[in-house]
Amino acid sequence: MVKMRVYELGRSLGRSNQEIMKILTRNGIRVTSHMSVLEENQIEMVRKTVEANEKSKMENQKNTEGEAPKKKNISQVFHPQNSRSGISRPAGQKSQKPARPAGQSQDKKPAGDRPAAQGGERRSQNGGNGTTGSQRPQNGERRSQGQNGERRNQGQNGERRNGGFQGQGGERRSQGQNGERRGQGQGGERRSQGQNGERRSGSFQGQGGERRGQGQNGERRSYQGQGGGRPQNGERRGGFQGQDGERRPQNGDRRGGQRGGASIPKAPIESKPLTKESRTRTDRNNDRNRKNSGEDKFDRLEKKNVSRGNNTVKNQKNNKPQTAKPAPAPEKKEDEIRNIVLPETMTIRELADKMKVQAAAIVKKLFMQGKIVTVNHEIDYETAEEIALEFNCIAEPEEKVDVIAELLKEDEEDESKMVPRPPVVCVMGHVDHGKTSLLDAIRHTHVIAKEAGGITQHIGAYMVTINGQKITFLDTPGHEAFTAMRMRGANSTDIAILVVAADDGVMPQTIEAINHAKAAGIEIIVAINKIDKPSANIERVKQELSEYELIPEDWGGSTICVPVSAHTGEGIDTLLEMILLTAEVNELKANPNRKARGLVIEAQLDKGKGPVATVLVQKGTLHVGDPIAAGSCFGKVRAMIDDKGRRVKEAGPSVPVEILGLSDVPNAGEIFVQTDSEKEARSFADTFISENKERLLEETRSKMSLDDLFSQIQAGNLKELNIIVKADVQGSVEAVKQSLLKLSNDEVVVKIIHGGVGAINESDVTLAATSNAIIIGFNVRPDSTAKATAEREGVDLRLYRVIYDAIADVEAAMKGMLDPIYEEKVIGHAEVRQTFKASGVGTIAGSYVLDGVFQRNCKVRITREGKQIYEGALASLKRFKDDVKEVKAGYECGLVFDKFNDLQEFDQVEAYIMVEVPR
Ligand SMILES: Nc1nc2c(ncn2[C@@H]2O[C@H](COP(=O)(O)OP(=O)(O)OP(=O)(O)O)[C@@H](O)[C@H]2O)c(=O)[nH]1
Repeated sequence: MVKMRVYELGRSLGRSNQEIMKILTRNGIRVTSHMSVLEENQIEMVRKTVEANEKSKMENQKNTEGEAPKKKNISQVFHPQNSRSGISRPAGQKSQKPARPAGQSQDKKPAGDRPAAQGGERRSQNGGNGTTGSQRPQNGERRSQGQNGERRNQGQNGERRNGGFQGQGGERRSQGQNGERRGQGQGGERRSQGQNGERRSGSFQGQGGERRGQGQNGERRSYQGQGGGRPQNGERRGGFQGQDGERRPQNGDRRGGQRGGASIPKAPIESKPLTKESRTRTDRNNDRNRKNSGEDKFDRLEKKNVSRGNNTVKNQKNNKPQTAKPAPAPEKKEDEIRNIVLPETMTIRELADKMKVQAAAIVKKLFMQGKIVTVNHEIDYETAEEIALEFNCIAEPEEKVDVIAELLKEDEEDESKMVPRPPVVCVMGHVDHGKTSLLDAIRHTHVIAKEAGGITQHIGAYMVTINGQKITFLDTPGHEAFTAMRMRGANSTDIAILVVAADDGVMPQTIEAINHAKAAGIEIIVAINKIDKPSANIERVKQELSEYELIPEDWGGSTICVPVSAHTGEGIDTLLEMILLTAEVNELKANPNRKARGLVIEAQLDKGKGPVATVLVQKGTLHVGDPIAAGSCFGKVRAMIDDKGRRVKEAGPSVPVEILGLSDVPNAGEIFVQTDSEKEARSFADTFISENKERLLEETRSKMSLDDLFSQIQAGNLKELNIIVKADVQGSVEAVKQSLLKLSNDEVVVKIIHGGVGAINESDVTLAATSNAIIIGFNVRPDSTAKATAEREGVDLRLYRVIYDAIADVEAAMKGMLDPIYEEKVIGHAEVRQTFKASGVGTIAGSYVLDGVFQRNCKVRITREGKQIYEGALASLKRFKDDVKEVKAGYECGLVFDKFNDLQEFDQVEAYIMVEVPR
C-alpha cells in the first residue's frame, strides 16, 4: 500500500497542504504537519473528497447556467418559424446560451470580469469545439450539436472561436434567421448574443458583454448595452461595429442580436415596426454621441430605461417630434404681425374673433396677469389694444362714420347768391344780472312777469327792428343749469351780449359765458347793466373784464362795452347800434333762395296744436307746406307763427318761427332741414332714429361696461340714483338733466334714465317702478292713471315749478343714500372722588361731574395722571341708588364701567358719544 505525506498528496491533487489537512481533520484524522504520513485509505478518502468538491462546483456552475435555458424554451415557443432551429438550439444553445446570457446579463457591464473568467474557461472548452464552431455558422449543424449539452458549450465556444469574429458573425447570422423568428428571437437571440458575448469575451469579451446586454435589455437598449460594452472593447468593436451596428438596428430588442446576424437580409422584416427603425437610428446616433463623450454611466441609465420598456424609447421619440412641431408653429405666428381694427368697446370673444385666436387664450393670458374675466367680459379699446399686442396684433381704432353728419353735410354756397341777413344775438351772463330785463327793455315787453320763480327757464327767440334793421335775440338763461342750452345758443348765434351787472362785476357764470363765446368764435359785446344803481362801478367791471382778455375799446382794446340800464333804458340804443355795427363788419350773409335749414331752439307738445317747435331759420326760406325733417321727427309745415304770435307764410334767414306739423317733439338744438318730399323727410327721420338707437345702445353698453362703476356698485361703495325727468318744454328737460347729473359724486351716481316732454304718464311710472327711479316733473303734472299707478307701485313722484327746489330735493335724497359719518363728541367730564365695591357689580366710582353731562350708555375714557387707563362703555349711571338717564355738571353720581374695576380716587373720566355728521 502506498503511503504518502500530506504535501505529496496535496501536490498530486493540485491542492494546498492546508486544504488537505482540513479535509483530513474534518474526517477525524489527526495530522500534525504537512510531513505527516497518510495511509492509503486516508489518501483515497482525501482524493474522493477533493473530486466530490470539484463535481459539486461544476454542478453549481451548470445550475446557474441552467436558469436561462428555461427562458429559451419559452422563446422557442414563440418562434414557430424557427421551430427547427429553435428546437435544435433550444437543446444545446438554449441551455448554454441562456446560461451565459443570464450570467452575463446580470453582470452585463461588470461582465467584463466574468466574461473574462468565463471566457477563459470556455475558451479552453472552445479550444476543442473550435472546429465545430466553424460548423455552427451552418445553423442546422449547430442545432444538432446544440442538442448536446456539451455542444452548447461548443456552440458558445464556437462562436467564441469565431472569435473568431467570423464565428460570431456566423452565429449572428443564424440568429439573423432567428431574427425572423423574432418572436422566438428573444430567447434565441439573446443566447446568440450571450454566446457571442462570452465567446468573444475571450477575445471580444467586451463585445460579448455588450451583446448580451442587448439581448437581455431589449432591442435598442441592447444596442446601447453593447455600446456600453464596446467602449471597453473599443477596438474590437471597431472590428465588429459594422456588423454589430447593422444588427443592432435590426435587432431592436434582444432579437436584435439575432437579427443583427441576419440583420442585413432580414432587415425588412424587422423593420416592420418602422418606429423601431427610426428609434434605432436615433439610438445609434445617441450611441455615437455617448461614445464620443465616453459614457458608461449613460449606458447604464439607458439600460435602466430599457428595462422599463420600449415605451420609454417610443415616448422619447414621440416627444422629440412633438416638441419639434410646436416650436415652428409659434415661430410662424410670431412672424405674423397683423393689423386689426377695434371698436371702442368689445367683449373678449369679439376681440378673439378679430385676432383670430381662441377666446380662452385671452382669458388665460389675463388670468396669468391676475385678471379674472369671462369671454363676455367687456373691455375698452385701450385694454384691447394691449391684449392685441401680446398676440402680435396691432390695433387701430375703428373710424366711425357719422351717418347723421354725412346726411347733414352741405356743399359750399355760391357767394353771389347770398344777401345780408339779420344778426342772431344771444344774451348771456351771470344769474340776476338782468338778461331778461334787458331783452324786455329792448322789446318793450314784460316776459319776466310770466316766469315761475322769476328765472328764465328756456330759450326764447325774439326779433326786433331797430332803424329798419332787424336783430334776432335768443334769450339764454344765465343759470349754470342751462349750460347746454347756452352752448347751443352760442353755436347758433353771431354775437353774444354779455350782461354784467355794474354793481356785481364779473361772476363765475360770467366767466363761463366768456369761455363759451370764445370757444364758439363769436363776437362779444359787453352790456354793463344796472348803471342806474348807486353801487354801480363801471370801471371796476372793465377792470375785471380785462383780466379775461376783454379789453374795453376806451382802454385801448377791441371789446365793445356799453353801459346800460334795463330799468331806465339808458344805453339801450347804443347797444343796438353796436350790434348792427358789428354785424355789418362781420358781413353776415345767407342765401334766402334755397331749401331752408336751421336749428330747433325748443319744442313742446301742445294739447291743441300737437308738437310745436320754435326754429331759427339759418339758411334759405321756409314756407308753409314745406316738408321738413328734424332729428327723429318729420312732417310738413302746417303753420308758422312769428315771435309776436302772428301767422306767417314764410321765414327767411335769421328768422325765428314756431312751426306746427311735425310728427313728434324734436330735441332742442336739433338741425332741421327742408326736403324735396315728405317721403324723403320720413326716410331722413328713419335714418336718424336707427342711428340714434345704435348710439344709445352703444352708450348704454359702454356705461354698463365701466368696470369701476360696476365694481364699486357691487362693492357697495357706489349707489345709483335713477331719475326720470318730465318737463313742459324740451329745454327744461335738458336743463334739469344737466343740473341733476352734476350732483353725482364719488359715492352716488345720478342717472337720468329717461327724459321727455309732456305730462307724466303711466309708462313713466312703470319705468320708474321697474328701475327703482324717482320721477321729477317740471311744470307738468301726472295724468290720473299715472298718479294711481304711482301710488300703487310706491313710486316717488315729485313735481316742481322752480328748478332750485328740484335740485335741493335730489341733493337731500342723495344725502339720505350716503353712508352716515359719525364723529366723536365729548359731552362731559367727571372726577372719581370715592370708590365702593359691590358684590356682583364690581367697583362703583363715586364721581363728581365737572362739566357737561353724563348720559346713560355713553362712552368713557379714564385717565390717571395724564395717562389713559381705560376706554369703553359706561355700564351704569346712578344718582344715589337710582338709575338715571343723565347727570349734569355739579352733581355727584355713581359710575360703573364695563369690565373695569381698577379705579382710584381722582381718576378723570371723560364722557363722549358718537354723533352722525351731516354731509
Ligand atoms: N336797478 C336795476 N335793476 C335791474 C336792472 N336790470 C335788472 N334788474 C333787476 O335784477 C333782477 C334780475 O333781473 P333778471 O332780468 O331776471 O336777470 P336775469 O339775468 O334774466 O336772471 P335769470 O333769468 O335768473 O338768469 C331783477 O330784480 C331785475 O329787476 C337794471 O338795469 N337796474
